[in-house]
Amino acid sequence: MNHQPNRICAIAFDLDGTLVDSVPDLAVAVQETLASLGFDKCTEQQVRGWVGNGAKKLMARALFWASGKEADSQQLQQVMPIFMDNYQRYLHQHSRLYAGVAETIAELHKQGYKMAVVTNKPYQFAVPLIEAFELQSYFELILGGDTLAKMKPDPMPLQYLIERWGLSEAQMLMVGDSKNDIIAAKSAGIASIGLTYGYNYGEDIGLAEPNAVCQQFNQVLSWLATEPVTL
Ligand SMILES: O=C(O)COP(=O)(O)O
Repeated sequence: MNHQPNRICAIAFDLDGTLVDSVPDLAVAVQETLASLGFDKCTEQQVRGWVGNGAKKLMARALFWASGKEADSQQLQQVMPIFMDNYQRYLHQHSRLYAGVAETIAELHKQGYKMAVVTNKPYQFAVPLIEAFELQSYFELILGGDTLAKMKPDPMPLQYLIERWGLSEAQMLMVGDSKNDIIAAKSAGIASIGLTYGYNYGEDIGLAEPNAVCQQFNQVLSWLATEPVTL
């Protein structure tokens, strides 16, 4: 690929809700964790609305729903190892790639884009999940929610990529389903595409004002093909 200073040549992809529908397994892990603590089980639909800010926040939201109280850090410290164990067991039993993801990632790789996954999921789960779908060879880097000091919506993971790859902001694109992805992209000064089929807390991703809203993953290809040049 010809790396022009004002053309996108690198893409950061969100994982949960963008590449993989991971909620079915996250939901079972949350349900089993709540049950083991003597709480009622939540629904998969509820978990869909709680995903987005990492594993700890997910369990904090589940505990708040179950107990009616904010979990303190001591309670979370006790609960997180149980959740992590449960999720480790289910990680990719019911999770699936969204339509068009495998083909589109392969095509973007063929076209020469540098690609990374920037997720708020703990790194220890992100890597085996990506490997389970045989996508690891396409990504030069996988940044988990615990890889750097801050996670999305902070721009830190995107700024890290820009610096590590020696790019300008105009050369990088973020593709995600959540306002956390779009806010991180805007704060890093890069373009973003918002996907409508993921988990954005039940909100319309268009409200976060990405550069483009796509209903299907493969539309990323056509957006890039007609991408406006930023000067
Ligand atoms: O695990 C989460 O909370 C969200 O992960 P994501 O950043 O890949 O959407």
